Amino acid sequence: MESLIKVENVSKRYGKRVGLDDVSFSIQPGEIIGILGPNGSGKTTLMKILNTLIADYDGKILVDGQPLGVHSKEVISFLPDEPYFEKGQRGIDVLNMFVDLYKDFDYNRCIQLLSKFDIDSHLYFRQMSKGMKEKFLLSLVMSRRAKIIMLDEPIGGVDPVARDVILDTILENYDENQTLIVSTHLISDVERIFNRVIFLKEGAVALDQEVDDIRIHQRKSIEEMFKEVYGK
Ligand SMILES: Nc1ncnc2c1ncn2[C@@H]1O[C@H](COP(=O)(O)OP(=O)(O)OP(=O)(O)O)[C@@H](O)[C@H]1O
Repeated sequence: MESLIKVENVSKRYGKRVGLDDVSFSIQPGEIIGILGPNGSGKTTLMKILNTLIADYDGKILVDGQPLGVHSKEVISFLPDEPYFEKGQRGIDVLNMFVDLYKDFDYNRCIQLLSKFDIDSHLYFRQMSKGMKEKFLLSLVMSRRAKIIMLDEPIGGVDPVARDVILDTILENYDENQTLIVSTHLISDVERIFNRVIFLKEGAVALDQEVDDIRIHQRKSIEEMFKEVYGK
């Protein structure tokens, strides 16, 4: 089967600092993948490159058989690390933008998610807390029926109870024909959701393994594996 995402020998430097170091992997349709690693390991750099927010990198990337560009933006619904809202905008303004921009946007699903998170889309972003803004944007991103859903730290800014609600919402609202890629450093909260994990360490792939393989054959939890790889 042709890979949905193919990343080949991708490196990115920020001056002397290493963002990514010769990263290669392929993702097949329908996988649920965790991109895991501690702060500064390269998760956001990878997500930004895949979503054309960083253009100067080395290596080759194909998404759905095509180089990054108009098509990859069409097939990837992306939740960035930090919401990009203007304080003077209301939720409903951005919701309407999504309706106009994305043919695959499911308005009814979005309204349901906002109501589940108890978010009033008529509020201005300056009236929303960080967690509310994250939930608002997550509702928009999860409402696109895109081939690929890519979430950069979706639970980073919310309290532990809200984390579980968000993870359940992600799992309940992704379609089986979608591919889900989630980056996080909060391993213990997310380990139940993935089929496969890719660990990044100092910008390089330190482990790329099926979760069943880790659990059944190596008899370890992802958290134990994480501690082993990162020596924590
Ligand atoms: N704009 C930048 N300028 C210089 N260095 C950067 C820049 N962005 C990232 N880096 C460096 O690249 C490396 C990877 O950072 P990145 O943000 O991709 O990590 P991360 O795994 O997403 O971290 P976190 O979990 O803290 O979000 C770090 O060493 C970081 O200091």
